[in-house]
Amino acid sequence: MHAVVVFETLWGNTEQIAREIAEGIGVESTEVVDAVSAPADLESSVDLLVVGGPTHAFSMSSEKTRESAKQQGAQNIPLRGIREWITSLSSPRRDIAVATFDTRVTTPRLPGSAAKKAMKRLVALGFRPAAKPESFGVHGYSGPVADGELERARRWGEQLAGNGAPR
Ligand SMILES: Cc1cc2nc3c(=O)[nH]c(=O)nc-3n(C[C@H](O)[C@H](O)[C@H](O)COP(=O)(O)O)c2cc1C
Repeated sequence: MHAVVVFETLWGNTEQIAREIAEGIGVESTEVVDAVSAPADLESSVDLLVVGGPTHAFSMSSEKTRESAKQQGAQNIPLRGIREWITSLSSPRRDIAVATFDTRVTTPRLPGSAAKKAMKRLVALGFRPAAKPESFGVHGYSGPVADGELERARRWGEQLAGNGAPR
């Protein structure tokens, strides 16, 4: 199995989760790439696409919410996020499974999920959902990742690869 994990991050939390998911899937066969440099055409050998980003304003980030993050101290403001990358992405020419995840604040628990929005768009493009969109908790806007979430991300990756214990 050849997997690609495409992530967006401003404070680094979503990248940490993305790298754990890749460990769970199996690093030898998994590329981890940020949404700025991810290609619009996936290599023909890719069987599983995983896409994740921070939830901003109940959805995927936008230029406006990233600007707001900058004002709140985020140092790494990507030129584009997963929303813009998905817009640039070509429809798959064969069966490719997709899974999406996001990071969200643990308290207060807000409605809305970047992962759900991303999944909707990816399915509309023709990708086949491999799992329900998943969320991972962070403390506050800047993190850190909440206790146990890195381990849960790794297990989720194992499940995606089909080699983990069932839930
Ligand atoms: C402008 C802005 C809006 C946000 N809106 C939400 C939200 O609607 N729901 C939520 O749970 N977290 C929200 N957050 C918190 C982010 O989800 C959090 O900063 C992110 O998970 C951190 O991941 P990162 O380090 O990869 O950027 C928001 C953060 C920013 C900067």
